[in-house]
Amino acid sequence: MTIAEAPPILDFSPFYGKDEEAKAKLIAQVRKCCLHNGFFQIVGHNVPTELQEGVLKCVKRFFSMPQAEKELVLKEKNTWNRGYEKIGSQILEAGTAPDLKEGFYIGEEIPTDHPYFIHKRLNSGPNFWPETMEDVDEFKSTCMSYYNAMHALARDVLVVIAQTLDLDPRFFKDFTTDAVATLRFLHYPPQPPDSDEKISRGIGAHTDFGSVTLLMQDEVDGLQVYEKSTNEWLDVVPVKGAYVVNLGDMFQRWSNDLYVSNTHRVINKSGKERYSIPFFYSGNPDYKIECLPNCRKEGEPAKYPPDSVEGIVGGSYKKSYGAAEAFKKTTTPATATVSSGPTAIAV
Ligand SMILES: O=C(O)CCC(=O)C(=O)O
Ligand SMILES: [Fe+2]
Repeated sequence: MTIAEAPPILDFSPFYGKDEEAKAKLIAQVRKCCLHNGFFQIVGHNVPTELQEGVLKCVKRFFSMPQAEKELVLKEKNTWNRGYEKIGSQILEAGTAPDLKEGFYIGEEIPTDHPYFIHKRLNSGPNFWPETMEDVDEFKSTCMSYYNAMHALARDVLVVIAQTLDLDPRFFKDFTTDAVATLRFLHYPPQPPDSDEKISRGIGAHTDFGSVTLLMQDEVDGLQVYEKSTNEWLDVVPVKGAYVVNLGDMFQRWSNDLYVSNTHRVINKSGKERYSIPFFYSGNPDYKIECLPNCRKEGEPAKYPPDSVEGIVGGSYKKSYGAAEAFKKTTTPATATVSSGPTAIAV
């Protein structure tokens, strides 16, 4: 019988050290998680605590701005996934009420004369900064330092993941060069105590689109991972300073479904405000995703045709927008859960 366990908390520090036995143990632990549900937490990474605390302050400062000021940088005003998303803008789980969360999206600072912007490449353009905020320059620089630290951590995590598949530690180097990624600030107000448990969600059940997601939670719980062997929702207990790591749909496809992109959701029943900061790592938009080595048994075919990161992640966005359009046209919600990335279904 399978015993359902919440994602384990792994010590990542051997990655930075010389103890080969400890490294091998970390790689084995990560492989086990990737095969099971693609979720684990890491401590012992090298993101400075001051930077984590600094960015959490930025998150709280942003969301405490007057609503009208937040709406000056509304995400609907651009097509490259930057800016503010109002409460109730998404429905990620069909049949539930609009998600009880507001968001703020940040990406690489790509000027309007950059070829990526001109050619409308995946999520590429300038950030939408809340210019009316006090000390906005400090806000921008903390956000971007944190964004860059997340890129570095994603590269380190991928070095470990490469080794879980017996690949060269540098296997993902081209994939991580000039990679596109999105940092999302999230605020979940407490759910009203009388809200209907069946339909009220902070974020409805979904999977992420990209390769890996690195999530920092504050101390308020609410994130849950679905355990299919027991049909249960397992709590991902907040651990101060830790990152929740999970694989996205593109990684599952890349591994021929050997590794898992798992369904998760947030319900904030804590009675407190909840803040979290996911970082969605897509990768180099031109990189070709084709079945990774060591993911298939002899003679087993590749399940998916090769496609670029941009084709796969961009395609997921398009599909979710299509679903949002369909939802708007119907009064009877469908029953399937959908897959989400940073933008998912904008209703
Ligand atoms: O806020 C969280 O803990 C999870 C957020 C999440 O799953 C997402 O943004 O895709
Ligand atoms: Fe997610």
